[in-house]
Amino acid sequence: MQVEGLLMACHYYPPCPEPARVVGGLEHTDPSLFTVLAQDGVGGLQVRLRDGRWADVPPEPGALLVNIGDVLKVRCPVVSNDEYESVEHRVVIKSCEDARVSIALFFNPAKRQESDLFGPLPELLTAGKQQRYRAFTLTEFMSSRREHGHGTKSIDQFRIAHE
Ligand SMILES: O=C(O)CCC(=O)C(=O)O
Ligand SMILES: [Fe+2]
Repeated sequence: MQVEGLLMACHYYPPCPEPARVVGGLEHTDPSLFTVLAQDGVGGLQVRLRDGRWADVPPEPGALLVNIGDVLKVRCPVVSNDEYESVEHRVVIKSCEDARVSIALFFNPAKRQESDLFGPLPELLTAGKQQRYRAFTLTEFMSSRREHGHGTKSIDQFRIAHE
């Protein structure tokens, strides 16, 4: 389903007799502004910590998870000054018996013309805050993801090198 930038993805992860030998969902960051995720009680979602280790995100009944996506990280220098990140996440299979279901709602920019540029919002680039990313179009961003993968490397292509 896609409605002006809103995209819903429903995931079904079948149970597996040998969970340790399969991948549920490969590691990636979301290309959205932000994502709202509902997961059932089976578990399996993991996020990568700053030290590189993977940590479980245990399901909380009734809770929705909000993930910062790559576009918001770039757009708002307030939250991208290495304080908040578009976190890398993946799904591992936890159960031999239970299938897992999750629903992700991606809030994407609706504007996708070549004239629509996504860079740090000028009003948020306050004094002393360096611009970390150059502006890009969504076409550029998505082709960078195809070329460099769905991890953090694709957004790094737009990073401005500061001495
Ligand atoms: O199934 C999940 O919990 C995660 C799904 C996900 O990361 C995604 O759709 O981008
Ligand atoms: Fe994701």
